[in-house]
Amino acid sequence: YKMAKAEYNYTVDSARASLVRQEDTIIFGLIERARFPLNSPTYNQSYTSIPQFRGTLLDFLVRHTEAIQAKAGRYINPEENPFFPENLPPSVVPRYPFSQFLHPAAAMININNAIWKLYFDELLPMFVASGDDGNYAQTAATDLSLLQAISRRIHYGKFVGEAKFRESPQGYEPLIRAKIHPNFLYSRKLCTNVAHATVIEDKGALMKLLTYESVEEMVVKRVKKKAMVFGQEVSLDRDVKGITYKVDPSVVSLLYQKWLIPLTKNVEVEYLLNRLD
Ligand SMILES: C=C(O[C@@H]1C=C(C(=O)O)C=C[C@H]1O)C(=O)O
Repeated sequence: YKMAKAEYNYTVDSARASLVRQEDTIIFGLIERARFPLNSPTYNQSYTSIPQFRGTLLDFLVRHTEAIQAKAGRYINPEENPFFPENLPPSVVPRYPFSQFLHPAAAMININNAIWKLYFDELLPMFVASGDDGNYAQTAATDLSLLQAISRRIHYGKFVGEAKFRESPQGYEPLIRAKIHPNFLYSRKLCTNVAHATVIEDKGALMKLLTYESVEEMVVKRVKKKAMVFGQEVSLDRDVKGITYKVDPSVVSLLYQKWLIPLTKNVEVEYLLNRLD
């Protein structure tokens, strides 16, 4: 059967609305992972001795899950980026014609290696308790869905970058051109004058142009509030003694401020630098 061509186009507003909705997924993902303690055997290769597999239990679960999800068509959607793109099987389902909103160079941008490392080195220790309760498979499953939610959010920077470019090409084009053409950069580098300084500043200028500090402040405040609302104990009793949250709301805002927002912006810059190729 024939599928209609998807005409959906993103705007800065619609992209922002999606990021707001994705906050819910990320915060519930944090709450779900925080149900379990660290459960370090999940990440320790010497714990598993799976026949014909080298790696941790988490690696095992992620590689096999991504393979089955790839077959089911998950990565046809340009909003999705696999953690292990090498050797993924092709989709076996009809190809939905997602709108070709992004520049083709977008497909080359996948920073999941960095996100993976960040998750284990920085993020997990911020919001899980130490300890071991044996639920390694469940732990790995919650890690994967949280990692996917975080990855989708950060790579959404491609859509935000494209929407911003389309709303103001005359603002972005000169900054992109200044940076991406090595010859141009090289010839400017030979001059020790103000023009040189301008070129060096161009990645910064691009970053500046796409940054909206007031929006970032709202994001950071809102995720803290959502963590309070989503993570509170709901009781039918009148007086609940002492409010405890399932995941620390200030950790959620810190996580956004320190990692998710900066990485989203890096993806925006990276995408825009390739936008005119
Ligand atoms: C995503 C955007 O770009 C930047 C990144 C933001 C974020 O990651 O939440 C928020 C504002 C901008 O500084 C946006 O403008 O909405």
